[in-house]
Order: sequence, then structure tokens, then C-alpha cells
Amino acid sequence: MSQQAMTPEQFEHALRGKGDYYHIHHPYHVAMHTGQATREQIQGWVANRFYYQISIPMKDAAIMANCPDRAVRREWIQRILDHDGAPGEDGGIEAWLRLAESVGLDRAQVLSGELVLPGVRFAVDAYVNFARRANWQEAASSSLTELFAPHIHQSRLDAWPQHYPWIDARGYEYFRKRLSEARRDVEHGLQITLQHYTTREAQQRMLAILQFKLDVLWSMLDAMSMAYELKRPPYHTVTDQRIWHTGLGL
Ligand SMILES: O=C(O)c1cc(C(=O)O)c2c(n1)C(=O)C(=O)c1cc(C(=O)O)[nH]c1-2
Repeated sequence: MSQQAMTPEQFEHALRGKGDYYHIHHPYHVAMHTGQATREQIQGWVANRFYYQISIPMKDAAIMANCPDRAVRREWIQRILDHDGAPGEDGGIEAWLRLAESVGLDRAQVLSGELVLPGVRFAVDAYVNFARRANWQEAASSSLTELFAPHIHQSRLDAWPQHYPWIDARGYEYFRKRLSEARRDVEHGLQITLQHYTTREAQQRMLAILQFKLDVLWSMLDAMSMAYELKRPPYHTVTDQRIWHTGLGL
């Protein structure tokens, strides 16, 4: 016989418990937070995370494309505007580019994607492709790592200016903006999730989906650790050139 479903409170508690595996605990993140990261490591992180930033609106558009519920689409569309911007509003992607400039990166180089490591690209693409193929409720609920995001954004706002005085403070606007945006996203995402997963099996599947998303975030940092901490970027045994592909538009 299958186990009884968790109550919504128990289920939410289980979801929040997944925070134990959030990328805030990854050694790369810990190093950035405690002031141990080099300039190259911070720059590497910002340049690679840019690929996540530009992919999020495509992920959200995929969710909307699969969602027949007009009321949900009306709320979900705000996520795309948050990142892409709207008339009179720059949006998160532009804010991230300002962060990139604030850490000393060249805007055109960041936009070119040439610094994006293959491992980061594959992890982010897995997230976008999951959203394309999954039903919209599953894809929507996979955004719930954002439960843990305000804390990580706040921790950067608190720690980075102390540790990295060379970063131009204007770059921090992205993190500040996400504090409220992420809280609003989570409220909507949780509401969909708590309604949709009502059997124990479905709830276990949702927890596996959340683990998949945690894996995406963790794997991105693993790729960055290899390249910028251990000095083992792809092909380092044969060349010091960045010969990896910069995206095939898949
Ligand atoms: O800086 C971070 O650690 C972090 C993590 C996450 C996340 O947990 O997926 C997001 C963001 N930032 C973020 O800025 C963002 O806009 C965002 C959207 C989503 C999503 O899955 O839809 N996650 C995240």
C-alpha cells in the first residue's frame, strides 16, 4: 500500500529541508562569502552565471508555452519582464551586465559567452530543457530553489563590500532587486506546488525535481572550481586557449 500523502505543511517543511543542499554550501560559494576568492574567481563566477541569467527568461517562456491556464500565465510573465526589462525598466540581465562591469569584466566579452565553461552551459541547458519537456506544474515547481535565494543574495550584500573593496558598489543592484522578486516568485511557485502534488508518490517526485535543480546549481560551481580554483579548465592538458564551443543555439 502506498504511504499517505504529506499534509501541505509537512510537504512545505520537506521542501524547505532541501535547503541543506543549496549551493550556498558549495566551497566556491563559501570562498566568495568569506573573502577567500580571488579576483579571477569572482570574475569567472559572474561571467559564467551570466549564462544562467540569460537562460532564465527562456525557461520561463517555455513554462508559459506549456501552460493553458491564463491566470497563471498572467502572473508568470512578470518573471520574464524582471529579467528582460520593459519600457523604462532595465531588468535583471542589464543589472547583471553592470555587475560584470563592476568586477572589471568587459561587457562585450561577457555577452559573447566565450567565458562560459561547457559544464556550466550543460547544467543550465538541462534546466531549460527540463522546462520545455515537463508539464508546466513540474517546471514551475522546479524554480523553488528560489526559496533559499533571498538569503544568498543578502549574504553577498553583507559580505562582499567588506571583502572586495575593488568591486564597484553600483554592481550590487541585481542582488538587491532579487530580494523582493524572489520572495514574490516563491509565493506563487509554492501555491502551485502545494496544490498540484497531493499524493505521496507525486510529492516524492517533486522532491526529486527540486534535487535535480539543486544539482544544476551545484554542478555549475563544480565546473567553476575546476577552472578557476584547481586551474583545470577544459583541455588544460593540451592547450591554454579557450577552444570550447560557445553555444550551438540548441
Ligand atoms: O544567485 C543565486 O544564488 C540565485 C539562485 C537562483 C536559484 O536558486 O535558482 C536564482 C537566482 N539567483 C536568480 O537571481 C534568479 O533570478 C533565479 C530565477 C530562478 C528560477 O529557477 O526561475 N532561480 C534563480
